[in-house]
Order: sequence, then structure tokens, then C-alpha cells
Amino acid sequence: MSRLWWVVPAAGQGRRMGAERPKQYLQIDGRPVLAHTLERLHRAIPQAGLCLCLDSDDRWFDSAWVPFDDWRRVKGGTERVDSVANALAILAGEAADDDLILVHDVARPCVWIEDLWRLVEVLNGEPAGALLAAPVADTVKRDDGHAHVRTTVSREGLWQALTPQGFRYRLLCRAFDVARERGLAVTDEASAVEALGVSPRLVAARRDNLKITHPEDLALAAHILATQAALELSSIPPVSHHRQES
Ligand SMILES: Nc1ccn([C@@H]2O[C@H](COP(=O)(O)OP(=O)(O)OP(=O)(O)O)[C@@H](O)[C@H]2O)c(=O)n1
Ligand SMILES: C[C@](O)(CO)[C@H](O)COP(=O)(O)O
Repeated sequence: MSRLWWVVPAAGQGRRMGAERPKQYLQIDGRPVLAHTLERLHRAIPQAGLCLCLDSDDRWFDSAWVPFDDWRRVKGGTERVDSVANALAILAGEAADDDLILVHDVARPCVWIEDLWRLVEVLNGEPAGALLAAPVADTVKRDDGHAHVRTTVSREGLWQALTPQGFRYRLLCRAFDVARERGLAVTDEASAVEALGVSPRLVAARRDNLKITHPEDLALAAHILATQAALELSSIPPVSHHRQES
């Protein structure tokens, strides 16, 4: 039976966030973003293995934040794609060709567990792989290079790519090899697979799966996590009086 592996790129510097530390170590409700993200992935699929990509000079990381039994630290690369490629290389001795690799940005702590389960369900019957995504909701403009509108772009059929993005190990390795050979810019795993002529499936996901990128995103993520926690609590059935009294 095939196994499932989380690959979590967490070696970024958070330059757009401009904080005193990489954004994955900024606190939400007393815990770093990285701990929130890993906890959510673990709650969804606790038996999965984890490759956590960290910068070699990372002085913030604490292994106490990793809830997985089976995990390995992977050296981060220059770009996100290089960090993920290092994880694929580390898995060479361990992962089977048909194992599922789910790549998820550490900067997305708000992904819904139900969306994770739905993605895995889709992946079980989808050889082309799949990614969480959201249809573009705003009107889209292309600029003229000088902050004026050149044109309005039709949003018909346009999606925002989110993570996780999941692929069979063999397919993803091949896609990364070919992208490297051709010198393609790979900003997500799907774009490498698309370059092989394969069309990954888009799985519509909740749009509060925010990637913490800019300073204002941290408060937004904190609010989303608090709202999600309250929703979870309100969906737990109340303890019956009978039970309390007996
Ligand atoms: N060399 C890199 C660059 C990015 N990432 C990870 O890839 C994800 C998406 O990247 P992004 O949001 O761009 O994060 P940063 O690179 O940290 O941000 P910035 O581009 O603003 O510096 C993040 O989880 C980040 O930690 C990584 O593992 N290795
Ligand atoms: C992979 C990704 O999250 C898809 O939206 C995104 O492309 C990664 O962020 P970056 O800013 O492009 O590194």
C-alpha cells in the first residue's frame, strides 16, 4: 500500500513580511506559525511521514513543535523549489514510486482539515495529481509597467493556486528533473508537472487558506484561526445533563 508524506518548505526568510525573524516563527496565540501548521497537518493525517525543510542557519527552530513521530529535517535551498527538491532527494531511499507527496507551505496555517481530507480522497483516484485552489474572486487588471491599467483580464477560468499540492513521488521527481533541465521557473509543484503536459486536478478549497506574506496577514491569520477554533467548539455536541448527573 502506498504511503503519504508531507513535505513542508519552511526555509524562507519572510522578506515581504519584514519582521525581526522569519514569518514562520512569528507568534499567533502564543505559538509560532510553524507549530500551528504542523499541528493541523498532523491532525489531518497523523500516520504520514514529514520532511521539514529548514534553513541551515535557522536559530529559531525547536523540535518540540513537531508532532509527527516519523520526521526528518531537510536542508533548505535558495528558492522554495530547491527546498522541495532537497526533500524529494532525501526521500529517494524511502519513498516508493506510488507514494503520495503532499507539499504544503509552512506559511499557510489556516488550511481546513476537511479540505486536506478531500484532497487526499481526490488524489487516490487521480494520476495527474491535484492541488487546493480557489476561483479568482476579484476583477483582474494587467498594468502597463507604470502603475496604470493596460487592460482588464477576464477572470473566467482563473484560479489561485493554494497548497497542499499532491503528486505521486515518481511523477513529481520527473517533473522537477525536466523543469531543471529546461531551466523553467517553478513557483509551485503543479507548474513543474504541467510542463510535462500533465493537467493536475483543481480541488476547490476554502479561500481562508491564506499564505501569510505581508505584515497585515499575521493578524488576519490569527483571526481566522480563532474563528475556526470557535466553529469547531460550537460543532461539538453539548454534554447531556443526564450524563453529568449520573
Ligand atoms: N528558499 C526557500 C524559500 C521559501 N520557502 C518556503 O516556501 C513557502 C512559500 O514561500 P514564501 O511565502 O515566498 O515565503 P518566504 O520566502 O519566506 O517569503 P518572502 O518571499 O517574502 O521572502 C514558505 O513556507 C517558505 O518558508 C522555502 O522553504 N525555501
Ligand atoms: C506555492 C504557492 O503557495 C502557491 O500559491 C506560492 O506560489 C508560493 O509562494 P511564492 O511567493 O510564490 O514563493
